Amino acid sequence: MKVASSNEIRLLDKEAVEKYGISHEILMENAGAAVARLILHTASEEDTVAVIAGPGNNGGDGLVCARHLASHGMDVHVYLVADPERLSELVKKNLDRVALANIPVEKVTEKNVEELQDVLPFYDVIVDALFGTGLTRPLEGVYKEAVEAINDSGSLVVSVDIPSGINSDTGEVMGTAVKADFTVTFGLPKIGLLLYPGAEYAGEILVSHISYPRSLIEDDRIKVETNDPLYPPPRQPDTHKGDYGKALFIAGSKRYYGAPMLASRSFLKAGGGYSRLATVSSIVPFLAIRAPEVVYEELEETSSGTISYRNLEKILKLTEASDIVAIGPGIGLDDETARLVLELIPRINKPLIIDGDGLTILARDTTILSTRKYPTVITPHPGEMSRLTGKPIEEIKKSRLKTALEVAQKLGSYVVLKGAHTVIATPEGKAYINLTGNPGMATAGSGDVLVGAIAGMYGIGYGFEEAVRMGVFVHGLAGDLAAESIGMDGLTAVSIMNFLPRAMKELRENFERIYNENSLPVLV
Ligand SMILES: NC(=O)C1=CN([C@@H]2O[C@H](COP(=O)(O)OP(=O)(O)OC[C@H]3O[C@@H](n4cnc5c(N)ncnc54)[C@H](O)[C@@H]3O)[C@@H](O)[C@H]2O)[C@@H](O)CC1
Ligand SMILES: [K+]
Repeated sequence: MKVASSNEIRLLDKEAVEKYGISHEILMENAGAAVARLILHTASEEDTVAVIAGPGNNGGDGLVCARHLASHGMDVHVYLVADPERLSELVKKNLDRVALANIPVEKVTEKNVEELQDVLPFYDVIVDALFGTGLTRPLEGVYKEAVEAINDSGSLVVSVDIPSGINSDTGEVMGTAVKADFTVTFGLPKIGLLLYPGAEYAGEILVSHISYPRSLIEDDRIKVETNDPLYPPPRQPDTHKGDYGKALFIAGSKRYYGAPMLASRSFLKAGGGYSRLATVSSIVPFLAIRAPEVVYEELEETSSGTISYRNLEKILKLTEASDIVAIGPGIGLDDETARLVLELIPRINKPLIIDGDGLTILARDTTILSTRKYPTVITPHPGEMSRLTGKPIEEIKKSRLKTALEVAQKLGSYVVLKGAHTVIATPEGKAYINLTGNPGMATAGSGDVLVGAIAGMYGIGYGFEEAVRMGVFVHGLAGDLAAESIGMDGLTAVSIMNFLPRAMKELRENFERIYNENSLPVLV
């Protein structure tokens, strides 16, 4: 599903009105009715409801919701945190309708806002209609106190469009924000609902299309989507290992032999055919016991036990006989090895995944990517992204989507910016927000499994972009299945890897269920 920024949703809104004759009044009516529908499905008709309405159209949606709930016989009160004299005509019209329906309206100001702390706990349900996509600055004063009263109430909280206080484009908390149990979002989901911390504040997200024409919902101008799964290419009965990809992993050093093992083995666990690992000779005997299915190419070592520059031609030769190459996991940061990596990257004429230490080395000179003739994907976590861009980690965390898109365009590479709800950006300016995965996966080696999973998806026959997307999806799904089976606390990279076959089986056999469980539900 497409995911919109606040500007894009304004544009769609404008087109719905101007091009399709769907007035703003209709959209607001549909929006408020959708929230009411969710409450009627979720709560009982005897429940009491408080609608906290702000100064803009978000508040207007809340007023419509109040009227629909009252018409179902629910006991509804409106708390208007706005000056009734300064409302737009449409919101004013809906406030009048609320009054005509005999729904009590209380005006909340700096003077009486404290009372919300006392009254809100008595309501079963609170509708948060303070601010939506029109939020422009941090919440202060009466608004801040209203949000705190909502959060302290202990009631079921339903946010209208987006939790008030969340920035709809970045997911940032603007001063303070409502912690919702449910969010009903209109037209399309907003970026800030899917990026953290917004995603955590939103609770369960439901999308209501509020009668937008389909052409707007699927508008090509919107470049961000949720990373919905794509059905896997079939495995034919009459096939051999070469049909599922030949991957080469250039990885490992004397100090790090978990990373190369996890990457090269995860490729096979995800369905890839033939896995070769080019690594320093001294660790091969240990690895061969842990990963006997992998074919080892022994390399000469530097004095610090990393891959020596002397292997340059040998490695290039190995890449020629491969379909996809991954470089970097556990390779270390020795200067000689760095020189090798920087020379290899532009000369590997195969699709390439760069991860881990490979990224730290790449950060010395990212221009080497510009001459590559085959697609490249880099898979940084925010720390590695900070090295690649020179931006502080905190800034990257606040602008994950924007940063991933900028870097993808600048480097002409695919970018997988890892973290909760990993962001995938393409060199053409598209982006996908991934919804699989869980906090248990923040564990050492998880990224190495991801490298293998992406290579594996390419091996089984997805195109490069699809393989990047599906590698991220399946890695998260494997982590979710592992967490379901053994819990999040003891989740290690090996357990994520070991659940890759199950993830693929689920994807093949229960595609629809997996799709539905890992995409945003539409409220009908
Ligand atoms: N665009 C659409 O497609 C639709 C939008 N609708 C609703 O309209 C909302 C957007 O409406 P608006 O653009 O009126 O925006 P909001 O309702 O989010 O609020 C905007 C108002 O709040 C003020 N404001 C912003 N930040 C503030 C702050 N920190 N403290 C105090 N005041 C602040 C602004 O000056 C403006 O007056 C959406 O979130 C949605 O709920 C729906 O009515 C249906 C259709
Ligand atoms: K809201």
